[in-house]
Amino acid sequence: MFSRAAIRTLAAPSSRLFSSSSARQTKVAVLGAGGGIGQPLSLLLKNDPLVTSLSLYDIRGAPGVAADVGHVDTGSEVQGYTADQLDEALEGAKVIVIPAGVPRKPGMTRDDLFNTNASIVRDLAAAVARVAPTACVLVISNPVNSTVPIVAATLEKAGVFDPKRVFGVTTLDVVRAARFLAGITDASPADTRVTVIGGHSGATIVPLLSQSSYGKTVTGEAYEKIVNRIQFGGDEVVKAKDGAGSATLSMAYAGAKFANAVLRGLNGEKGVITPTFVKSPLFADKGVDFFSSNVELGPNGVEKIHPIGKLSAEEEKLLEACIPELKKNIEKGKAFVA
Ligand SMILES: NC(=O)C1=CN([C@@H]2O[C@H](COP(=O)(O)OP(=O)(O)OC[C@H]3O[C@@H](n4cnc5c(N)ncnc54)[C@H](O)[C@@H]3O)[C@@H](O)[C@H]2O)C=CC1
Ligand SMILES: O=C([O-])CC(=O)C(=O)O
Repeated sequence: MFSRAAIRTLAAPSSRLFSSSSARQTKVAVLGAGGGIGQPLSLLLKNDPLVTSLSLYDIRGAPGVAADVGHVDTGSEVQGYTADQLDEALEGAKVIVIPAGVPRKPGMTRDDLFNTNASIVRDLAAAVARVAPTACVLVISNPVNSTVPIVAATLEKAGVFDPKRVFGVTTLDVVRAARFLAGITDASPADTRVTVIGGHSGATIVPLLSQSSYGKTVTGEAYEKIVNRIQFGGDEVVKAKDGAGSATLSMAYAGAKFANAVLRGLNGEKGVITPTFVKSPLFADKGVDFFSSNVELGPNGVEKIHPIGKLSAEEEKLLEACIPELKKNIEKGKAFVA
């Protein structure tokens, strides 16, 4: 009675959801889909027109999340997978987002999560190497400064590491910086975008406020305060949640935003540029071979790593403090796999 196209239109009234780029077969897998980040992230990805198929995996709860999210009237298909179905979940995935692992409690650093999360991420990466070796891997699990080198080293060990396709998701730092700067300048967050470089924990987070027209107007005590807030925004949420975990909703938003940027790049869109933590030559001479900076995304993942540009004297100091800590975190990750 109805053509397939007509039924799809009835099911999802917004024509934007069926733009030509959404016709590309893009399967996205979420590993850790049952968690605090995984659930809202899956919902947001269900709303992304560039996702045609959503594969939700967790050691517990993913089929329930999939059944729930799967009723949302957008075009993508959703499938949930149980603990013993990791390979099926990864089959054919072009983008794999990993929020699997434990979150912080008050008093903990991200590095305190290493002992639990390192092996979770390593084992998931080994499965990626086996089943979806050419997928883009987006690592959310903390400590990102170490889990990204763990994923890279695991893929390398399996002979399938492509530095263009492994990303640490540092988007939440960028989202926070824009929001906090908007808060103190009365500008719209759309106008207060700040490039954040380095890594994703405390002193390794280096916001380049001097490169933003609003950011460079912030000086003195207000500058010290906003830098501290961007570097320790995660602690603010951990403290407020009082033992119930860390940022989940803002992280899901940031994760979906970054996944969309990767998908737009894969689809051939030009000029998709955002900070992300990748294998990088920028500070390799200082023993830091993973670094977050503005990266142009393209059909193969990382298209171009942009230089960090001109820094203020304060930012030079922040970078100086970042490098040795980041080096330690990266080496810890590599040593775990070696
Ligand atoms: N990159 C970033 O900016 C941010 C990173 N995070 C990190 O994200 C991670 C997840 O945080 P939440 O979702 O709040 O934690 P959560 O505990 O609510 O969820 C984690 C999920 O991972 C699952 N899981 C554990 N082992 C697994 C495995 N081997 N395979 C598949 N799934 C597995 C758990 O069953 C659980 O559903 C934490 O490490 C947290 O520190 C959190 C916020 C921001
Ligand atoms: O603070 C945490 O543990 C979670 C996180 O990475 C963030 O919110 O930036």
